[in-house]
Amino acid sequence: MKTFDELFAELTEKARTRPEGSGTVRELDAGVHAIGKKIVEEAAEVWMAAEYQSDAETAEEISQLLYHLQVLMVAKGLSPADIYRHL
Ligand SMILES: N=c1c2ncn([C@@H]3O[C@H](COP(=O)(O)OP(=O)(O)OP(=O)(O)O)[C@@H](O)[C@H]3O)c2ncn1[C@@H]1O[C@H](COP(=O)(O)O)[C@@H](O)[C@H]1O
Repeated sequence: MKTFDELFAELTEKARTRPEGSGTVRELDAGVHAIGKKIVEEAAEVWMAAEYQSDAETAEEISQLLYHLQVLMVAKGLSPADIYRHL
């Protein structure tokens, strides 16, 4: 289990060190357009889970959406603080 900030630090490190087999590195290399499509897909899965699946499944889909949003943040050079200032 990890927090939003801990995951973000991990993804930032993956982007810096580019370890073999990292899905994050693969997704970053695919670019903002591909990451954006993944976000839209995951957002739809969150919606469908919330309407038709269990709370546990919905929580899992939300975690995946947060992951892909973080990959986009890394791709764009945005930090959590850049987001938090709008909350
Ligand atoms: N939290 C996540 C995470 N959530 C979601 N995903 C990705 O999002 C996909 C989930 O999408 P779906 O369920 O729709 O599965 P899918 O459609 O079969 O996936 P694809 O075929 O589109 O890849 C997974 O296959 C992962 O690729 C994640 N990938 C990685 N992490 C964490 O990110 C960190 C870095 O991971 P790596 O870069 O892979 O080392 C680790 O701590 C991981 O636990």
